[in-house]
Amino acid sequence: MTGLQKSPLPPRFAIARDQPSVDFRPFFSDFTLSHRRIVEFRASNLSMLSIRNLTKRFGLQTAVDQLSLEVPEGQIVGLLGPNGAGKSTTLKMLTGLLEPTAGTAVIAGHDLLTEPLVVKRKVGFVPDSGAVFESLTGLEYLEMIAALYGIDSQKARERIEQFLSFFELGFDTLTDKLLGAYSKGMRRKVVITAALLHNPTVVFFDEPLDGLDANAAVGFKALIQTLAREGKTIVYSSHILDVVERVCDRVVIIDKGQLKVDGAPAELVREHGARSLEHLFTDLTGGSDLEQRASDFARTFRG
Ligand SMILES: Nc1ncnc2c1ncn2[C@@H]1O[C@H](COP(=O)(O)OP(=O)(O)OP(=O)(O)O)[C@@H](O)[C@H]1O
Repeated sequence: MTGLQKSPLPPRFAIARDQPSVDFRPFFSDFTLSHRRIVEFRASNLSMLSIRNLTKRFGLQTAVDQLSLEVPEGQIVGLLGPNGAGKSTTLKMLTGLLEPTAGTAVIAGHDLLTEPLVVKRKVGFVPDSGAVFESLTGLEYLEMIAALYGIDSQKARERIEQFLSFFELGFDTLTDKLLGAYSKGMRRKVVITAALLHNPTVVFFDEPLDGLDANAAVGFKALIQTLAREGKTIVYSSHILDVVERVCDRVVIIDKGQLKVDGAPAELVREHGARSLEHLFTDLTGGSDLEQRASDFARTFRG
């Protein structure tokens, strides 16, 4: 029993991204997601991430409400929603940090509830908090993460150097300070590196661009597109709608824990007769009178 399911995704979710201009494949060439396995997934259109009625309640509040979603291998899905919609709670459940109240998910063929350790090996997570052990250097932190995943120390060092090269950082940036003294963007780069060290099959990003400078952000966007082309499945939660629109094959908007719409960004905008993804988002999530409210609020400052 693999738990793999045929994906019911319609053809409009077929991957149609521009090729990124930077080729990062050499960094991942030794990674173990076998080409044969990717071809098998593609040929059978199997779902790499299958979320089934996932629910989380905190006391009387339902933060995530029977969320169901099928995501095929190699797809980048943008997870959007207003503050408090349940995005982070969803990602925390899918990465084993929070126990669902009900429902489950099958990730790369493994059930989140019955095979939690296998699932943890298959997923990478960049949380929005960017929390790290502040009393370790970047290198100590990355080597600790590599050891937790059982990555051989020489292989771990090679991968760390590949990421340093990708982010155009010198090796001493990982050794000359404790993480508590890193800038926000530097810490983010270490957290992204840590999330990808064990070559996960499915990667969850919660506001990954937060703190990255413009160059690192451009490189990062190209990186996730390359990872998807190499067969990784990516869930990308963000409030930066224009980036989501450009990078993601598909967007899912949730509000109050419930799925509102799901589809390719351009098609959703067209189907709903919206001017842009941003307008669709505000229409769907109750922010359509924002401009009026802003002007009413600003008037309260008049003398
Ligand atoms: N540990 C917790 N205990 C109680 N309530 C929680 C807990 N974690 C999250 N919540 C609540 O669940 C709801 C969803 O929170 P969540 O952090 O998932 O939203 P989000 O969509 O990620 O929001 P944001 O965009 O602001 O980060 C919120 O009302 C939040 O207060």
